[in-house]
Amino acid sequence: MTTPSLSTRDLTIRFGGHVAVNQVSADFYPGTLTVIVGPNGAGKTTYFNLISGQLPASSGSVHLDGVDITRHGAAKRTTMGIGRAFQLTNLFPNLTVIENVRLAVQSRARIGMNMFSVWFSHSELISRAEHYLERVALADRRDTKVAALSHGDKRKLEVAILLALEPEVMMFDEPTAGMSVDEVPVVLDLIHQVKAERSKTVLLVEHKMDVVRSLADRIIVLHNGTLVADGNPAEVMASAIVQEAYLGAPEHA
Ligand SMILES: Nc1ncnc2c1ncn2[C@@H]1O[C@H](COP(=O)(O)OP(=O)(O)OP(=O)(O)O)[C@@H](O)[C@H]1O
Repeated sequence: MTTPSLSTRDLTIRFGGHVAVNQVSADFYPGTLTVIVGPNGAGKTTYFNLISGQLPASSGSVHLDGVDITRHGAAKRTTMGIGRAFQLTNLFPNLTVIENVRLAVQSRARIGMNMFSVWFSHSELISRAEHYLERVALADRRDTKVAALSHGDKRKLEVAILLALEPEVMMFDEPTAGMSVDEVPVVLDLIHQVKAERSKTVLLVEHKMDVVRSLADRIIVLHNGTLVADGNPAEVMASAIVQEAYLGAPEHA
């Protein structure tokens, strides 16, 4: 097997006396889409926050391509290749849709810049940004201010920004949450496309079991902050611990 692009080792965070993520160790590989499931409060989002750097670990470590990034902040982790579609917190509401994506393209161009590369012209940046808007079916909202977008369009824009950043590790936190039924397929198709390219390491937190089934190469189950199952979807779905801890519970709508 290839080297993991992302690893966590005994990753732990305590809030007062509560251990929200408890010694979670896992390796994530390029070309694999891992879905993290678990009941409400299991620690899924907190685990994501520890990986992307939104929260500092109490103990344990996070590694990107073998480099220990545990002490790096979120911005540094982004430039190193960890990209996350946040829950609408990384959008600039007073800028237009195209400007939001243009900034991501520009930031990516800067990260990738070395002494042999050249700056993109403004028109090149815009045409790249337009390409990502087309991929998420938002081209017709190009000049709309983000504040005026529907919830579903904002989530699609987040995905366009994530794609534009071209991170090695892509993290999606319930990407279709709050979307209308007709908006969901666009985002799921995109995640399918990213998965089909097989070069990215993709992590997804998801409650909807139909989405989990259609996308997962691997499932990790968290329960009370602890990793209780990790394996291929058929194995994990069939395990007694999952049946008891999670799948027995009513599915989220
Ligand atoms: N900043 C914080 N301060 C105190 N407790 C927190 C904080 N963030 C999360 N927690 C607690 O950590 C636990 C795990 O929360 P987390 O949001 O990661 O769960 P989750 O699995 O993502 O749940 P959900 O599926 O409902 O989103 C919960 O008990 C939560 O209350």
